[in-house]
Amino acid sequence: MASTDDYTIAAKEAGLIDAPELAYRPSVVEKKMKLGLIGCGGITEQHMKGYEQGGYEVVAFADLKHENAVVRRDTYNPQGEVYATHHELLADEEVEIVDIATHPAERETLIMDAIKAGKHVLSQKPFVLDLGVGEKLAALAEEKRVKLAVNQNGRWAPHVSYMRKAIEAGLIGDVTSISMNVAWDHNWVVGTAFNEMPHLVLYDFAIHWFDMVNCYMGDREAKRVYGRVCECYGQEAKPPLGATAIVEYEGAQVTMLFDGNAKFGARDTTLIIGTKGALRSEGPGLGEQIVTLITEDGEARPELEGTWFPDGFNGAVSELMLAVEEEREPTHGARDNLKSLAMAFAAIESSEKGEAVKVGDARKIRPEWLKY
Ligand SMILES: NC(=O)C1=CN([C@@H]2O[C@H](COP(=O)(O)OP(=O)(O)OC[C@H]3O[C@@H](n4cnc5c(N)ncnc54)[C@H](OP(=O)(O)O)[C@@H]3O)[C@@H](O)[C@H]2O)C=CC1
Ligand SMILES: O=C1CO[C@H](CO)[C@@H](O)[C@@H]1O
Repeated sequence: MASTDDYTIAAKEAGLIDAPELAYRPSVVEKKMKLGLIGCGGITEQHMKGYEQGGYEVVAFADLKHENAVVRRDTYNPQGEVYATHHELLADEEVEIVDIATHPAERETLIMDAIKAGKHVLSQKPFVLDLGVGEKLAALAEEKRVKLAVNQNGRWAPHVSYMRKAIEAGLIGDVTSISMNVAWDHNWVVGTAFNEMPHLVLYDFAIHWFDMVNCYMGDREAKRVYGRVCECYGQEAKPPLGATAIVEYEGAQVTMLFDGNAKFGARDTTLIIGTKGALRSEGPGLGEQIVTLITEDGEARPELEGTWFPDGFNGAVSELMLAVEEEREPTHGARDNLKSLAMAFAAIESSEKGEAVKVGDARKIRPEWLKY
C-alpha cells in the first residue's frame, strides 16, 4: 500500500557492486592490413594516433593539399609514399584498406573508385549526402566483395562501448528510454569549413549521437523524429549551435539536446533506462566519462581505460580488419550506418518543416542545408 512518503518519488538505495567485465576495448587484430589515407586534413592526426595504438601501418598518403600528405607521412611513416592523386594511391598494390577522410561531398567518387580498385574502405562520417547514394555504394561493395565501413569512432569511445556491450549482454533488458544532453563549446568552428554548414550540429556533429542510439537500440527501428534548431544568444559561429531531437520507437522514447554554445558548465550525459536496469554516463566532455550500471543487484562503476580520441579510431579500423578476416559484415558497415543517417536526415527535415518526419522519408540533404 502506498504511503505519503511515495510522494517524494525517492530513488531506491543501491549498494556498490563489482562491475561486470565486458570487452569494450578496441579489438586486437593479429592479421594487420596495410592502409592508404586519402584526405590528410585536421582530423587525420587522430586517425594516425589510433593506428599507431593498434600497430597498423599507413603506407600511402594523398591530399589535394600536397603538404598535408607530406606532414602525415613524415610524422608517422617516413618510408610511406605520397601520391599526387587518389588514382595513383589506389593503384598501389600494397594498400589493402583505404581510409577516406575528406568532407562528404567529395567522398562519393572517392569511395566508388576505391571499391572499383578492389580496396576495402573506411569512410569518414557523415557517410553520404543522400541515402540512395549510400545504398548504391553498399551494393557496389557487395558486388565487388569488399567491405565498406563508416568511421563512427564514437562507438569505441570507452563509455559508449561499455554501455553498448552491457546492452548487448542483456544486462538492462529492453531499452525503454534514452536521454542525451550535450553541452560544449562549438564556437571553435569559426574560420573553418564547418562554419559554412547551416545544419552543422544535426548533420555533422549529432550524427555521432544518432549512431550511438542506433547501436543501443539494436535491431529496433526508429519510427519518427522531431527536430529543432536554435540560434543561441551570444554564439559566434554562423550555424545555429542549439539543436533538439526526439526519436520515437515502439515501446521506447529518445531525447537529445545539444547546446554547442556552452561557454560554461560543459557537460555530456546519457541516461539509458531498460526493463531490468539502467546505464548512466556523465562527465565534462567526451573524453572524461564515468559510467554507472544500475540493476537490482546494485550499482557498478567500471574503471574504464582509454579515451574516445584516439581509441575510437583504433576501434573503427580494427573492427573493419576483423570483418575482412572473418568474412562478415563490419558492425559499422554502410547499411547499418544508413539507419543512423536516416534519423539525422529526418531531424533536419523536421526542423525545417516544424513537424515530425517519418524515418526514411527524408532521403537527402538539400544543398542549401549543407552550405550557406
Ligand atoms: N570524430 C570524428 O570522426 C571526426 C570526423 N570528422 C569528419 O572528417 C571529415 C574531414 O574533416 P577535416 O579533417 O576537419 O577536414 P579538412 O578540411 O581539414 O581535411 C580534408 C582534406 O581532404 C582534402 N581533399 C579534398 N578532396 C580530396 C581529394 N579528391 N583527394 C585527396 N584529398 C582531398 C582537402 O583538400 P582541400 O582543402 O584542398 O579541398 C583537405 O586537405 C569531415 O567529414 C568531418 O565531419 C572531423 C572531425 C572529427
Ligand atoms: O567530433 C567532431 C568534432 O566537431 C567536428 C565539427 O563539427 C565534427 O566533424 C566531429 O565529428
